[in-house]
Amino acid sequence: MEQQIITMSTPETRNKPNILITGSPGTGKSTLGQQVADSLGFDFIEIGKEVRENNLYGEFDEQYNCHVLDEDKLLDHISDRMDSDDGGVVVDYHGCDLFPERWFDIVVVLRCSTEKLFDRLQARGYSEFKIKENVECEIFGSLLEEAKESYKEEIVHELQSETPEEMEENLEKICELARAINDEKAMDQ
Ligand SMILES: Nc1ncnc2c1ncn2[C@@H]1O[C@H](COP(=O)(O)OP(=O)(O)O)[C@@H](O)[C@H]1O
Repeated sequence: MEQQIITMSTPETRNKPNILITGSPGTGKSTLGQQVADSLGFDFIEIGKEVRENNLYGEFDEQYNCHVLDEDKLLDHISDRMDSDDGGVVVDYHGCDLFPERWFDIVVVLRCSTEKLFDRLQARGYSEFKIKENVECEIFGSLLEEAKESYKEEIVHELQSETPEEMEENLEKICELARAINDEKAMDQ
C-alpha cells in the first residue's frame, strides 16, 4: 500500500507566522483580516466565505433555520494550507477552539462596545434574535475566553475595534507582531 506522508507545520517549523483573527460577528474581523493579509502579502482565509463557496455544511438547524458548519469538512478543506511549512495565512472566524493549536502563531480577539455592535449587526439586516445572541456573546467575552482556553496566553491579543483609528492601530500592531516573529526566525537561522 502506498504510504501517504502527512506534514504538520508548527510555529517552530513555519517560515512565516499564521494569524487567527477572531471575535463576535460584526467586530471587524474580515475588514481587518483583509488589510493585514494585503499589508504582509499573506493569504487570507475568510472561513464564512470558504464554507459557503465549498458547501462545507452539515445538518440543517431548525432553530436557526440554516445549515450548520461541518467542522471536519472545514478542517480537511483548509489543512493543506494551514499545515504548509510556508505559513503566512490570515484566518478570520467567530470561533477558535475548532482549529488545531499548532496552526497559529498569533491569535487576535477583536472587541467592540455593545452599542456599536448592535448598530453594525442591524445594518447587516440580522434578525432581532440573531442580534441579541451576538451582542450577548460580546458582553460575556465568550470569544476571548475561548481563545485563552485554546491557545497559550502569550500569543492571544485582545484589541478594541470601534473606530477607524483603532482599526489602523490594530493593523500596525498585528503587522509588527508578525515582523517580530519573522526577525526572530531570521536570527535563529
Ligand atoms: N474599527 C472599526 N471602526 C469602524 N467601523 C468598523 C470597524 N471595524 C469594523 N467596522 C465596520 O463594521 C462592519 C462589520 O465589519 P466586518 O469586518 O464585516 O466584521 P466581522 O467580519 O467581524 O463580522 C463593517 O461595516 C465594517 O466596516
